[in-house]
Amino acid sequence: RQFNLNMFEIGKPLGKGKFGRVYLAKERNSGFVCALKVLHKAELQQGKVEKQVRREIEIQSNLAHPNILRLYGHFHDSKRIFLILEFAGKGELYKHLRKEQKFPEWKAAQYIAQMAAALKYLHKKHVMHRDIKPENILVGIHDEIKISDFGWSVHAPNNRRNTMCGTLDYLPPEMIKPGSSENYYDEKVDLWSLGVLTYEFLVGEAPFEDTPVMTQRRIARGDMTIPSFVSPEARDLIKKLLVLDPSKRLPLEDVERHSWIVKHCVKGERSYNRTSSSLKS
Ligand SMILES: COc1cccc(-c2nc(Nc3cc(C)[nH]n3)cc3ccccc23)c1
Repeated sequence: RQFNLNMFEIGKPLGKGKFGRVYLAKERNSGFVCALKVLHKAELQQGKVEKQVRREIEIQSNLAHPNILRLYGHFHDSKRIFLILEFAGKGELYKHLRKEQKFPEWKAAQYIAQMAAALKYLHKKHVMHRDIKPENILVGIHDEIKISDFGWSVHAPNNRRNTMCGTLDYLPPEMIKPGSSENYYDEKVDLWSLGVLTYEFLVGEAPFEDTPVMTQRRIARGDMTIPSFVSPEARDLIKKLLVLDPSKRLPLEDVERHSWIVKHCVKGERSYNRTSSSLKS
């Protein structure tokens, strides 16, 4: 479908991202509410991120999953690129996390279960996100989370070329230490980040948070401690994801059926039994 700016009624500005502003918008003839992300071509050229934006558009347009923010379409004029994105009513997850300091275990487990489902969908398409962190997650009106910002996602496997920017906290060891020449890495980088995310949801700060130099060293050694207030089941999951050797990280199928996830995500035993008889096979 061809889109253009006067098909939309532009609403309030929702906020400013790194390379653009986001507005609430409504498509005139359907009344469909969405979020319009406006990127300035000049800024993208300065930031040398045009390729990333092209990749974000190409990858995100082909994804359809309840926990991945939809990119419905895009268009551009002489100066700007417009992304027509799904609107997530409760905004940025990291703002909720900072406000609440840390999430109760039941909420963290529900979010991690949704992340695991989204990552499973992505990995089946051989897409790795590579930038899983609270800043790149939005929250829908029913408290469902949506991975957004596919600027760093690529088709796996990949040999890292472009430099990293932003926080190192979520990067796995294989992306940090320039090991042997072929420092190929694959989707398992997202498993490490899922472990970092689980830790940060429950503790309120990232496991290797430190000065940049120290963070790199601590990640490379897997040097982190889990506070005693974290339940044994949650601790078990974090330790099975934050494993230096990518091949030894817990696969997403096993994350979804991990005792900590099942305990908080399957409907309560009683209600579950009550409804299970009525459930048709
Ligand atoms: C920096 O703060 C920013 C930046 C960009 C968007 C928001 C924001 N976004 C959304 N929803 C969105 C955004 C997108 C691309 N889809 N759905 C909702 C909000 C609600 C309250 C405050 C802020 C919000 C914040």
